[in-house]
Amino acid sequence: MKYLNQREAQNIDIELFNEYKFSLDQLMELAGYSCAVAIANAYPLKNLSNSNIIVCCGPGNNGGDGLVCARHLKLFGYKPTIFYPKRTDKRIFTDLVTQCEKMNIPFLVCLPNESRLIDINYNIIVDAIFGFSFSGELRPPFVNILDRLKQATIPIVSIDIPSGWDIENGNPDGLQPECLVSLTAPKLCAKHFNGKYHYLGGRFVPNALAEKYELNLPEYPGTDPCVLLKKEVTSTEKSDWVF
Ligand SMILES: NC(=O)C1=CN([C@@H]2O[C@H](COP(=O)(O)OP(=O)(O)OC[C@H]3O[C@@H](n4cnc5c(N)ncnc54)[C@H](O)[C@@H]3O)[C@@H](O)[C@H]2O)[C@H](O)CC1
Ligand SMILES: [K+]
Repeated sequence: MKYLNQREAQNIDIELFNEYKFSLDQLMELAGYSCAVAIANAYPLKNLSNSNIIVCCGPGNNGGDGLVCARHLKLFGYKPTIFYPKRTDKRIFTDLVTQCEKMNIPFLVCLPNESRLIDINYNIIVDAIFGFSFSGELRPPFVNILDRLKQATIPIVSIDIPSGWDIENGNPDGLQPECLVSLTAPKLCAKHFNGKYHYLGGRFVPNALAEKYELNLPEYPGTDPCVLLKKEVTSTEKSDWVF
């Protein structure tokens, strides 16, 4: 499977819109839905003592994926809460916010000011802050936000890119998600991902485009919108193995 550099990820995105005539809300819906399915797969409701999930959304399309993901998590029976500090007036995004509000998904005005409170109130963090267009030094208010998420101890699920990571080189001092859901194809930074679960979602790439970029995508099982690329085997699971 190919790991994309930043330019390839952006070019594929542009080609999906300009040549293949997909609309942003179509792809965002499929991307966010696949993330919700991956989360439900890695963290089944039955295994959680409470299903409160904080979904942190950034200013771009990665944040839009987060809004869609929150809506589907709610439909799956989880209790998402959204933190969306830097919003845009673009219609797609204001509509996504309205959909979530009308589904009684609460929006936080600010993130709990201590990471301990995030740990107490939620079971999972969804990181939908930055995706493949992140670059340069982290700017406020996200410096503090990412710091607080980094200090929390509950599992983080990152959508497409662990926020704050260089798309190609990662960031050893940044967030260390337990689960990564790559979209379309993994980016180069995913080679530095050390968490438990790595999924591929965003099952919308036409064959011709996959061939042009030599993506060598894995087979998705049946009709699933995501595929598990890696699951860390725990020592207890290993001790169950029969040789
Ligand atoms: N083809 C696909 O796979 C699709 C993927 N989708 C998702 O879209 C994101 C990429 O979205 P984009 O809007 O291009 O960018 P981001 O969300 O990564 O962020 C842009 C946003 O962030 C600000 N920013 C950039 N760098 C910094 C910084 N150093 N400090 C602070 N702020 C920064 C920038 O100004 C913008 O406001 C992709 O990863 C997928 O998740 C689509 O949903 C569907 C198609
Ligand atoms: K992210």
